[in-house]
Amino acid sequence: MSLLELDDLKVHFPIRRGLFMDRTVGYVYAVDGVSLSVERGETYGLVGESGCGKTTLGRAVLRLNDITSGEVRFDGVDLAALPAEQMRKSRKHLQMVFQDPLGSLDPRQNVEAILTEGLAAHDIGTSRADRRARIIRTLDAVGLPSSALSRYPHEFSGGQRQRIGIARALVLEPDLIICDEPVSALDVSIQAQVINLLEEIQESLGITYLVIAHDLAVVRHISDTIGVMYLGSLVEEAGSDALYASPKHPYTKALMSAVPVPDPDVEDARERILLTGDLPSPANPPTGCRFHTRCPWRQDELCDTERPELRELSTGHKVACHYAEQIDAGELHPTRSLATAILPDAELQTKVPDA
Ligand SMILES: Nc1ncnc2c1ncn2[C@@H]1O[C@H](COP(=O)(O)OP(=O)(O)OP(=O)(O)O)[C@@H](O)[C@H]1O
Repeated sequence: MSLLELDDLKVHFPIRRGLFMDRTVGYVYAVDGVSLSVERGETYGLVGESGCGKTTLGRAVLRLNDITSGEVRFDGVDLAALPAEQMRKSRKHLQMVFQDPLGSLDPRQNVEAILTEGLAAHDIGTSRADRRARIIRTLDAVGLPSSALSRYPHEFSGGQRQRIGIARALVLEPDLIICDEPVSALDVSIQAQVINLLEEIQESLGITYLVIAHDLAVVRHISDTIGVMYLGSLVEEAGSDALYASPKHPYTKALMSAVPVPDPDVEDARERILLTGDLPSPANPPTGCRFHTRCPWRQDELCDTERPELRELSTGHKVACHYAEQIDAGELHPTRSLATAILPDAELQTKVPDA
């Protein structure tokens, strides 16, 4: 049994209007039918442009967002159906590391107080000394000295603060840690250190990760499996190596073509896929294949009207595209040009239109 299984998970945020915000005029389809499994001791990397629903999915697993429908099975138990008190207890096993370590750590608490909070909430540790011993062991695991105990978040560098954020999750000895953009607020030189630390922790403690990032380079080395999200759904899922060696979905191909290659000859020669148009709003997603409005291989009515299923093309490699086989075999020619140009800003924000 997988540690975490999402089954047709949907999170739709109502768009409210009116004097008392009492009229629902539509929905933001932030997560719109995602099914995936995260295996014990492995890392699942979830990538996609900003606004595609990655954070909402991660928060829904922890029930920090209301779930509209679907199941979130953790160790076989459907968290979506748990009463609030049992869900609170379950959080000991599922922890989250946030993007902005400074914003997510209380500046008035020293490190010992920050790490004690979770232990106290879950009644872990027999005495203050026992809790302190656990905290010191955890700090050691993330590469911080015990002298950090009495210091405050602002006294640390960005990378060290993220280590504190990781320690805060780790001290509860969770089974799963959801890392939401764990390194995107850090200097590039520090990013690799934090990614390596996450890997070391996984090797020594067998923790399972769901790593959320907009940057393919971040998830590549750490992930066993990668899921690519576009407008609230998965468009492709494969083992990390298979996805990089042979992306099948036009959106994944475009994302990949925007990642720079270190070899200048290869970099100059390769084709970039320009996606025209902005990311559509998740409040008003396109009909049919959600990617058809930007897809260079869009064909006909089928793309415009029928939403493709995420289907297995080869073992473990799933794609949601009606024409994946033909595109892969080079039998279909792009209906829009594949320009030698970079993708539009990968940080594109989606805007909810005024209803
Ligand atoms: N509480 C909310 N109420 C209404 N809409 C929301 C809410 N939270 C998120 N959204 C919308 O849901 C969509 C998905 O947002 P989400 O933050 O999950 O995307 P993301 O891929 O994680 O992007 P980012 O990397 O910028 O966080 C966006 O259009 C966002 O505006």
